[in-house]
Amino acid sequence: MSYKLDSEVVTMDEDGLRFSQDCKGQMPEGIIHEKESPGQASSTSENEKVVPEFYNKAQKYWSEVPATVNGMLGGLGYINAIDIQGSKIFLRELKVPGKKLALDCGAGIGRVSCNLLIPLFETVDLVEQDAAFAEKARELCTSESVRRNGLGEIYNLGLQEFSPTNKYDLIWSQWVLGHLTDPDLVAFFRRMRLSLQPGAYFCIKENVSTSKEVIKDDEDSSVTRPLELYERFLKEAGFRVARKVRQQNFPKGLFPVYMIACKPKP
Ligand SMILES: C[S@@+](CC[C@H](N)C(=O)[O-])C[C@H]1O[C@@H](n2cnc3c(N)ncnc32)[C@H](O)[C@@H]1O
Repeated sequence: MSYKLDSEVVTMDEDGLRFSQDCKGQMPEGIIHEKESPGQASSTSENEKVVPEFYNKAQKYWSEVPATVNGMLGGLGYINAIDIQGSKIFLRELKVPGKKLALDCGAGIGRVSCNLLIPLFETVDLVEQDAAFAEKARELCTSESVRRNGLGEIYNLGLQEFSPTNKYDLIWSQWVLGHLTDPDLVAFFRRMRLSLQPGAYFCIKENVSTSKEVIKDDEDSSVTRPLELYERFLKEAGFRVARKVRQQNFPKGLFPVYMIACKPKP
């Protein structure tokens, strides 16, 4: 997800080289409008087919991706340090009150847990739909280079099915929300709101589209939403946005990446 190019400004030539080009309007199949997002199809029977297919395709896509940092970052492993540094500064400025328990949503191989969350929280739980990634996360987050006993529970299931039993001091969700349908996303946000300790934050870090459109990617079965849509869904789920920062220093041509920290509305 991190590697995704903003197709409105950058595309690839046949040799896989990037070049700038405004190709807006040249990819009609790649752009879907909000009302056509999976999970919002007009009839129930249509929905019954479209929604499982959306999740199954993503599952298959990720099952073929290597369980490495490079795999998590679509071949742009070198942005790992810049990404983690940006998140560290964001959390530092947020001044999260509790330091006991955090949750990493769509954790992959635990890149964010190992590098960002375990150094800051006593215990970190993970949710990840791919069993091989979850196993790799267990291995990496308990390796010698990571603080002992920092890893808590690993939940091997999709966010659309996940209902936390713990209350968290921080919930972090990065480069995964494009894999949820709109209704599942709002329902997920609601469940996260109910799983926060008093004063705790729910943070998301996601690619956003530069147009007002939702951009569909059929290859990994995900969507890239505009920032405003994330904000609207967060509000709908009962959150208020406490802080919003754009990640700096990523390579040119990628979708903008935003970090948003929310608190339950009083
Ligand atoms: C781009 S990787 C990001 C991993 C991690 N958040 C990071 O930043 O390194 C996307 C991850 O989301 C997971 N994923 C995809 N759909 C999911 C879903 N419905 N629920 C939970 N995880 C999902 C994939 O298996 C993959 O591990």
